[in-house]
Amino acid sequence: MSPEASAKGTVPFGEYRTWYRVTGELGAGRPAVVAVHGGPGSTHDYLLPLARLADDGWPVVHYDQLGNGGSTHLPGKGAEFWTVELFEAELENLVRRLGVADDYVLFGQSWGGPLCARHAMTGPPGLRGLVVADAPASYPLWLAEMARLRAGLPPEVEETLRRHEAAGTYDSEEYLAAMRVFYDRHVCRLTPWPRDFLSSFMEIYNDPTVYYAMNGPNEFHVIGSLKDWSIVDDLHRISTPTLLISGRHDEATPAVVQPYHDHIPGARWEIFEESSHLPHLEEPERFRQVMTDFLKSL
Ligand SMILES: N=C(O)[C@@H]1CCCN1
Repeated sequence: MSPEASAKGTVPFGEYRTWYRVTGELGAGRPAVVAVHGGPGSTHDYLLPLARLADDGWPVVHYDQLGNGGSTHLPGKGAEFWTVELFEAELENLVRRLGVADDYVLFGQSWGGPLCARHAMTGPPGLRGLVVADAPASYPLWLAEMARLRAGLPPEVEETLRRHEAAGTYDSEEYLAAMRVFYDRHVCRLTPWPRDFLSSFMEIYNDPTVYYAMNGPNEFHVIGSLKDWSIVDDLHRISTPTLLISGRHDEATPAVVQPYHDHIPGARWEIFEESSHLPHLEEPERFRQVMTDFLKSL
């Protein structure tokens, strides 16, 4: 069980609200670890185990990005509204309004990784460290790797995926069953799926506005507005101490993560041999050790 929150609430973000929770005590001498979830259009729930870092002395902030969870939902907004810049502005607003902008660490998982990397590129003086976990730096490269991983699926599964993607029948039971084969290999190898992951997984489809607009119907059929997006050419601008995390069986394959290691000076990389996309859930004790070692090094 994750530790109880010490505070929950929302901060204004323009005319909208961003929901957050704090575990531990902000401003007590150690930088706040700000957990930035993926999707986009997911929620904080699957990252809740990071709250255990508060037991080790680092306060942790979780939040739901605009469009889902406890933050303002905007189902009527189109793809042109859901931009990378919007979520960059939301993150900057959150750290400022919570009073942690002068002393924080970012933990970005999946889409949260390039979002945090873009934030770090601006050189915020209070950013002490950056963790990029299970994250793409280039969506074209992500899609190339998705094609390779899909080619490794049983032929009948791949054929089912292709048939329903051609028809656009993403909500068919047959497609969802075939999708699950990929997810059980490359998203979460735990059986049953942990409650925290199930919470975020269901929230994505309870309000798919952001996920569908920017990503697409699932992790491997990325047809949303991010499909051509890449930050590889700008990674060299990051001077923040950086830790990369990924799973050996991760949909964020070593090839997907490699540009971060190639272009961020001094970036360290930990690969979790028994994990896929969720090392913090799949190998929690090793994850906690790797994270606390990194935080202590800052
Ligand atoms: N869940 C996520 O954030 C991933 C990142 C690339 C495709 N979806």
